[in-house]
Amino acid sequence: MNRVPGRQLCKTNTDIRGLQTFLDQTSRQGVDVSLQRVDRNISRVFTNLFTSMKTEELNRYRDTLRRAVLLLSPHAAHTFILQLQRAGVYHAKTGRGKTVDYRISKNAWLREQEHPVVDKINQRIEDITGLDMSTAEHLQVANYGVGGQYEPHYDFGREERSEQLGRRIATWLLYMSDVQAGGATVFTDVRASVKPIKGTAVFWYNLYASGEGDDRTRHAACPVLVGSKWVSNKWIHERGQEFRRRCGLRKTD
Ligand SMILES: O=C(O)CCC(=O)C(=O)O
Ligand SMILES: [Fe+2]
Repeated sequence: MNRVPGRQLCKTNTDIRGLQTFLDQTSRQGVDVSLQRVDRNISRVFTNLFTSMKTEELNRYRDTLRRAVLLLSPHAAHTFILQLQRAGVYHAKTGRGKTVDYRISKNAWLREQEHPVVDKINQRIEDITGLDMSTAEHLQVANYGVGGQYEPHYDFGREERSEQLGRRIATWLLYMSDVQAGGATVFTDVRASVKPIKGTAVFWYNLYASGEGDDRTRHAACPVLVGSKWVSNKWIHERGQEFRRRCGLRKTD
């Protein structure tokens, strides 16, 4: 494994052109935009963003990674994010975790009961993804300082360790801050780089509909060069999604 995640990709800063404009537009519209409209807008953004990409590349990208636009108006997002950060910092102080050198960040897990905001975000994720949150992991808040990074990995986890809830079918990654330089999430196989924009999120399926792990979801967090990066993750599990995401017949369905 590389010591520096997706070295080449970390240097690129391309894939989010136009997104800020889209965010500005939706905020002007009052942001509680209907999902349908968000979807339509996202499609437009995708089309504009990736005119330079080959069609097959674009389809791969669309399948595995959907940039979803959150949630709240920038103002509400700001308040929400501050509350979440505070809660995260508080819990990080008491949290006892194992230190590993492939991931350099501070993190904390927040339960729904900890704060109404956590409950609200879970509900929003459910509304947007259509997936059942009752089997998902608690919300994880992570903070990377300068040099903080996460080496390339898959989120789906090992099959034999999946126990009753199944593996992590999907990931919701919410950017709770902008980052002055560095800190992009890079998808090394799809060759996509997502720059953190406060109040936006990426969502992708880690598993094919067959339940097989999708290797195209390999990703990493590039080192933060200037600033501080806050994210929160919601890992959604297989159980509970049986009627929400039907399984496929082929391995790669
Ligand atoms: O912080 C990021 O950009 C990615 C984090 C991540 O991949 C993870 O926590 O599993
Ligand atoms: Fe990850």
